[in-house]
Amino acid sequence: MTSDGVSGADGAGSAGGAPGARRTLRLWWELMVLSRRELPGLTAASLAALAGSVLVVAATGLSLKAAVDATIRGAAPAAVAAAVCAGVAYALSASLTTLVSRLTNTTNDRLGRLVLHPRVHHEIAALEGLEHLERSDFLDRVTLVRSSTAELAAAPWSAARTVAGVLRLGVTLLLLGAVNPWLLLLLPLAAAPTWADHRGQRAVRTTEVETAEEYRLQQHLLDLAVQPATAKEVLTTGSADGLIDRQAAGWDAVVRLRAGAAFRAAAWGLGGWTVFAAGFTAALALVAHRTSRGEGTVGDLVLTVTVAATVRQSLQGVVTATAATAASARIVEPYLWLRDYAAAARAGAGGGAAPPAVLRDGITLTGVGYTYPGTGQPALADFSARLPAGSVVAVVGEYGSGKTTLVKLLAKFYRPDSGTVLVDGVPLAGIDTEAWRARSSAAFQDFGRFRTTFADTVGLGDVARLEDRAAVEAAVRAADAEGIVAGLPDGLDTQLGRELGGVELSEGQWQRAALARASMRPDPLLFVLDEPTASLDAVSEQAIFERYMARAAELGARTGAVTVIVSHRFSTVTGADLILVLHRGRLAESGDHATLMALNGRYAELYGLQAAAYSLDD
Ligand SMILES: Nc1ncnc2c1ncn2[C@@H]1O[C@H](COP(=O)(O)OP(=O)(O)OP(=O)(O)O)[C@@H](O)[C@H]1O
Repeated sequence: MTSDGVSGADGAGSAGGAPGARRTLRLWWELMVLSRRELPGLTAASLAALAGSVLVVAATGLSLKAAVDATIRGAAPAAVAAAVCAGVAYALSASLTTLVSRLTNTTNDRLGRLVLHPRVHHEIAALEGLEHLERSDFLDRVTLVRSSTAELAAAPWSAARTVAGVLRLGVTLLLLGAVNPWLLLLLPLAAAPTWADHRGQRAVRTTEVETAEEYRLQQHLLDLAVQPATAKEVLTTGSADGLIDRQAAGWDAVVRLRAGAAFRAAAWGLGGWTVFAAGFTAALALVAHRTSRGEGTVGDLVLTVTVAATVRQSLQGVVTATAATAASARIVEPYLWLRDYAAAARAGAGGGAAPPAVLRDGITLTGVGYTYPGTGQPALADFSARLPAGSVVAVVGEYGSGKTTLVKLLAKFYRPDSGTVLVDGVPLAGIDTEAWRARSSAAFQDFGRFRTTFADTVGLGDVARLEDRAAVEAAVRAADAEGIVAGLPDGLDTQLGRELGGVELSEGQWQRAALARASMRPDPLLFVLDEPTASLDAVSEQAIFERYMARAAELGARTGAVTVIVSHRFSTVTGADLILVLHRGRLAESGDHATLMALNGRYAELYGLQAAAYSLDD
C-alpha cells in the first residue's frame, strides 16, 4: 500500500478536525443499531429509562401545582392524590437519572470491549503491509481508539442524553412559559453555557491530538527504562536517569499544555454559567413580584419555584451531555479516519488473482524502486533481477544496503514506488495479498518472541495446522531445534516467557523457534530467511544452512519455490544458485560464487576480506 493509496483517510478530517456532521450522525446511528443487535435488553432498558426521565419532570411540577391549588380550594382527596403523584414523580426523577447513567455505562463498556475493540484490531490486522505501522498519524489514532472504545460506544448515548436533556429543558420552559411568557427568555440564555462549554471542549480536544505524539514518546521512554528487553542495556549504559529525566520533561510538557487547555475550557464554562445565572435570578424576582401583587395563584408560585429549580438541573444535564457529545468527537474523528484509511487501503490493494500452484518460471523484478515514507533516500533503486523457480538466491551487502527492503517487497509488505515484480509473468501487485502470504514463509532478523507454548510458537507459522503435532515436530526438526525442545521441562507443551510463569529462551533459541515457525508451511512458493543465523554460534549456523539448503532443494523440486537467504556472512552462501550483491540500494553484481569471484569485483573483495578475518579458505 502506498501512502497515496490511503490519502483518502484525510477525508475524515485532519488532526483534531471535526468529522462532518452527517458522517458523525451516520456513525451514531450505526453504533445504536449495533448496540440494539448485540445487547438488545440493555439497549431497550436504557432507552426506556431515558424517555422516563423526560416525563417525570413535567409530572413533578404539574402534580405539585395541582396539590397546592387543591389544598387552597379545600379539595382534600384531590390534594392528597396530587401530592402522592408529586412524591412518586420526584422519587422517580432522582432514581431514573442514576439508572440511565448505570445502564448506558454498562452498555457502552460491554459494546466497547466485546464488540468494537476486537473490530478495530481486526481492521488493523487486515491492513496490507507494514507502512501504516510506521506512520505517526496512523499510530496516534490507533493509540486513541484502542484505549477509548467504550468512549466511542458512548458517543451516540451522549447524543441521546443531550436530546433527552433538551426535551426536559423544553418541558420545564413550557411550564414556566405557561406561568409567564417572559420566563421563556431563559431559553436563549440557557444556550450560553452550552456554547461556552462546547468551545472549551474543542480546545481540549485539539490539544490532546496535538500532544499525542509527545505523549507516545514519553511513554516509550518510560517503557525503555522498565521493560526487561531494554532494561539490560539501560542498566549497563547507566542511562536510566537520563531516560527518566527526558520522560519527565516530555510528560511535563504534555501535562502543561493539556492543563492549560483544560483551564481555558473551565474559564469558558464559568463565563457561560454566569450569563445564565443572571437571567435566572431576574426571572425568579419577576415571578415573586407578580405573585406578591396577586397576579397569579400560589400554585403558580410553587410551580415556578419547583420547576425553576429543575431548570438548573436540566440545564446542567444538557451541558454535561452536550460536552460529552462534543468530547466524543475526540474519538469519533480518529475512528472514522482509521476506517477511511482501511477502506482506502482495501480499495488500493488491487488484484485478487490466485498465486500459481507451482512456480515454473520464477520471480522477475524490473526497475524496482522503493523509498520509505518520510525519507529522502531510496532504500532500493532501479533493481532488476530474475529469481529462477526452484533456486536458492542469496542477497548480500553491507549494512543498510537494502537487503531486508528487497525481501519485504517480495513478501508484499510494501509496494514498489516504481518498477514491477512478476510471479511467473503475473504482476505480484495483482495477486491477492492473503493468498500470496499463504504461499510464503519468512523468518526475519527481528524475529518475534511469541510467549505461548513452544508448540504454538512454532505452529502459528501455519495457523491451519496449529494443532498438527506431526507438522510442528517436522518444523522443529527443520530448524534443528529438537535439542531445545528436549531441554524444556514439558517439551513442546512448555509455556514460554518468564513473565507468564514459563521458561525464558536465549536469543539463539528464540531465533530457532522463529526458524521453525517459518518452516511450518508445507508448500511455499517463496521462502525467505533474513539473517536466519545472526544469533547462532558458528557450528549451529553451518548445521542450519545445510538443513535449509536441503529444504530449499526439496521445496524447489516440489513447488518451484524460490528460497531467498539474506546474509552478512559470505562464506555461508557460496552454495547459492544466484548471489545478488547490493550496494546502497542498487544491484552491484550478480551471479553464482564462481562467476562473482572470477569477476574480481565487490563480491570478491568483500569475500576475501571476510575470509581473512575468519581465517577461511575460498
Ligand atoms: N522502516 C523504515 N523506515 C525508514 N527507513 C528505513 C526503514 N527500514 C529501513 N530503512 C532504511 O532503508 C535503507 C535500507 O534498509 P534495509 O533494512 O533494507 O537494509 P539491510 O541491507 O537489510 O540492512 P541490515 O544489513 O542492517 O539489515 C537503510 O538506509 C535504512 O535506514
